[in-house]
Amino acid sequence: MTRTLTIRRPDDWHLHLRDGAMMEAVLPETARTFGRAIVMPNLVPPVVTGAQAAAYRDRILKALPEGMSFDPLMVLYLTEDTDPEDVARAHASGIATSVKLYPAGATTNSASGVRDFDRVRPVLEKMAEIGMPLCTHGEVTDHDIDIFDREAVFIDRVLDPIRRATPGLRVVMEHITTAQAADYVRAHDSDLGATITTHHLIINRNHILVGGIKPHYYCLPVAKREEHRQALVAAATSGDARFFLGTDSAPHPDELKEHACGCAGCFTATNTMPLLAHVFEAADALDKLEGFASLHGPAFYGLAPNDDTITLTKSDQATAFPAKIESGAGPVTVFDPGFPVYWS
Ligand SMILES: NC(=O)N[C@@H](CC(=O)O)C(=O)O
Ligand SMILES: [Zn+2]
Ligand SMILES: [Zn+2]
Repeated sequence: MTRTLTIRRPDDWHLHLRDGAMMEAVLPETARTFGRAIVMPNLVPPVVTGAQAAAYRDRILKALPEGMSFDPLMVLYLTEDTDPEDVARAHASGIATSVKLYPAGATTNSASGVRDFDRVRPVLEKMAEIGMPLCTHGEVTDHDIDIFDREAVFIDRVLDPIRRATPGLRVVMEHITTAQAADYVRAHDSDLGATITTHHLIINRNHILVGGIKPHYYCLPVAKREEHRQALVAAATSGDARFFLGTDSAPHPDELKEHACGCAGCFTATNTMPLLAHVFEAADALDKLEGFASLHGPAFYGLAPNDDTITLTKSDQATAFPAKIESGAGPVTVFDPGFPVYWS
């Protein structure tokens, strides 16, 4: 028996498109399904200024295959030298939707990120004034903090003080992985939102470590205990508009994932919506999928939902997703949930 679910076309509020040959390979995987995406700026060198964001946006649109519609929403990478006036101009002209805070050293290509949070205070104040959201990679980088605690400690030591010191600053806690993060969002007002990835709704830390190390399940923030995965599923399927989809689809060539010092990132652009349909159905919450994937994100960013729709279909046959996609930079493994999925 087939069943179908038609929803507004979704958007991806946290995506890595990279650049050059890799971008050409992964862009269609997203644009096929998603109307818009918040495009993360952690290129080498990073996308810091409004002019760099405009140039990157042009490269994305040039790489978009004929006949596909997709609107990349650009993000500026916050450095200690970022000029508040450049940020304000890029926002006013529509070229930049948000600013991204990476604590220096927290994740892939974050070396130019922030060490001394006082130095970015003028930028944050300007953003609060103009209503421009701050997207955060919420992990501290202190060597003495256990990697599984880095998100919770970031909330206490960095995020909460920043929010208290900057009234009106709108913040998206990106790719949350803990019950503490979901609780922090719930305890505050609509100035705070959070993205949740597809893979963090599916894997816990056992998937990475039991029965041999699985590099394609390694991402940052690293997946936590099962109780945290369950807290994320509860948040995503709750209908609470402060939680929305950001896949954090983060392609790396297999050669650099299957490596003595493997890169962090799961590539989920290809199969995200079928996997989410599976997760939401298992939680008896298919009726909440449209809100999570297509409505809550635009509402947070003050945009209208997409006009068009997508239709998900469930059949009796497990869907055969490609194991890898080819890129000019080498093959990239598509996230494997580890169970059969009947949605496509
Ligand atoms: N999530 C990841 O594990 N990796 C991302 C960076 C990020 O979002 O932290 C990447 O750019 O590869
Ligand atoms: Zn991140
Ligand atoms: Zn990311």
